[in-house]
Amino acid sequence: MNKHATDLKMLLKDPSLLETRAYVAGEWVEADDKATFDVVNPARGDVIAQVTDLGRAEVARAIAAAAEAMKGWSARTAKERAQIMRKWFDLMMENQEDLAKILTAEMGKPLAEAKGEIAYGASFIEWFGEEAKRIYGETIPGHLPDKRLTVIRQPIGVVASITPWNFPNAMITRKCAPALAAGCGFVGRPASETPLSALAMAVLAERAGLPKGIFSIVPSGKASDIGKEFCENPLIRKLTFTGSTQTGRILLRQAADQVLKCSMELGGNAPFIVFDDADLDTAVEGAMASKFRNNGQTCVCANRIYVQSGVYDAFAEKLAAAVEKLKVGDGLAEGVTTGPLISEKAVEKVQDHIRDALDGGAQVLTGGKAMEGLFFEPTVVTGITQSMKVATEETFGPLAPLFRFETEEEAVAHANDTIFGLAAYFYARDIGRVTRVQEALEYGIVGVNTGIISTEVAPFGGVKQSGLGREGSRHGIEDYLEMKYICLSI
Ligand SMILES: NC(=O)C1=CN([C@@H]2O[C@H](COP(=O)(O)OP(=O)(O)OC[C@H]3O[C@@H](n4cnc5c(N)ncnc54)[C@H](OP(=O)(O)O)[C@@H]3O)[C@@H](O)[C@H]2O)C=CC1
Ligand SMILES: O=C(O)[C@H](O)CS(=O)(=O)O
Repeated sequence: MNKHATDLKMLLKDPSLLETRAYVAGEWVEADDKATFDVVNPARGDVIAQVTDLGRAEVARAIAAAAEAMKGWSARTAKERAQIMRKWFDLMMENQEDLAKILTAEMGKPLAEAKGEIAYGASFIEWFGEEAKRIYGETIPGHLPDKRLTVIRQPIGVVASITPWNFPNAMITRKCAPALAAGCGFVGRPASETPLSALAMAVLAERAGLPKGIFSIVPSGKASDIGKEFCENPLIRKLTFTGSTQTGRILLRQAADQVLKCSMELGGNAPFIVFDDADLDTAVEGAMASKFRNNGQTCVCANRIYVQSGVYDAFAEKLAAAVEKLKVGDGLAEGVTTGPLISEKAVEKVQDHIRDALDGGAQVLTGGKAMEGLFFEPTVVTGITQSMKVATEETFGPLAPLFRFETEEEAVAHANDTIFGLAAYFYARDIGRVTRVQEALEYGIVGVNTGIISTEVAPFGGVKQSGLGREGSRHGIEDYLEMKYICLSI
């Protein structure tokens, strides 16, 4: 592991993107009590920045400023909002390399993946800037001769956002872009592990011309305090959260007191099914993409890999060979495909799932061990059964557990046997089977013969306990609008 300190400013073309203060009401500020918290590079273990640690009072000021700024922002034409968002998109892409280095330094994903995330994150700003101009209303034939009925859609109000560490750029833009396009104010609280990407985004938002106060980033180590401020402050009209189902439940309970509108992008437990009529090389390619993207730390990663018995051995052998080509290391280094996990707790969870499987008679085909620091060998384990932890818990790490199955009905039943319902994948070529299975899977997203499904143009979200609502696509702006029915008597 590279023991050298991460001198991030030296790596950047524009060091001013490395901001450590909070962005509140259009100003760069410290905490009232000057508190800060450390941001650590998970690949090297060194502190790369000390970031402003806000409390509820400062966050309340950001919320009040957003409510005030909304008056002017929502009164602008959609085109004016779209032009500023387009400028912001352009700045994100012009600074893609620097933003990616900041992201890799605080989160660990390899630079190539970080660059991909910046482009993915920026695509939501581009997409919803365009959607701003398509917030249509409707007229309805009157129910009485003297009645003229219309429906208009208006910005819901100030939006509070809480996001996780695994996509420190895209999870914020997937929320702030539709909010700002709709004319809302936005106050974002990034994960304490990864605030720098959010602050760099705010530097560019200011340069793009977003009006003071409409967009604030409020880093804090006090997650539950800020969550309570968001749920209790009467100026907040919408809470949008991405993270674990466990935390989602806490926030939903807190939001109930004000009947606060919530959207929730929560945990997953994605099945990845390989039928005996699949193209095995394509299936292996899809499994690698779905399972090992972000070192297995995404909510849509394949968490359970079901392989029909006729192709089980051949698939297992091909997958292990592909896994052994992965290069584990510091994401800032050339050629690295797999970075560290985010924390010691994450390493322990992967170890626990492997240990539990081996205790139940499973076998390691490749990998299986923790490495130095937060690095872990990409792993394939065979002989997995539905009774093992990995069948019901999200691993959130580089473990590919292979389950054997005999029939289509058995595969679908096992795939659906979970409280989650975010993403599912399957590989088959028989058109009847493809049609039956894609309709039978109880998930918000289904990848058929592909392991990568994420794009700004399609609705992203889950069913069951994987969440509420959809992000991205033409649907993604609905959650940031209120519908008003007007009955005019003439
Ligand atoms: N559906 C989706 O699109 C996604 C789902 N996820 C899911 O999230 C999990 C991994 O992310 P992880 O960060 O561990 O999830 P957590 O739920 O622990 O954290 C997510 C965010 O919530 C904050 N938070 C934690 N507790 C509270 C609280 N009581 N009140 C307010 N905020 C709180 C965290 O702050 P802090 O960082 O300070 O702890 C972080 O910013 C996995 O289950 C994954 O499946 C992740 C990404 C996308
Ligand atoms: O945080 C996540 O896991 C993302 O939602 C996954 S994706 O949108 O990048 O696929």
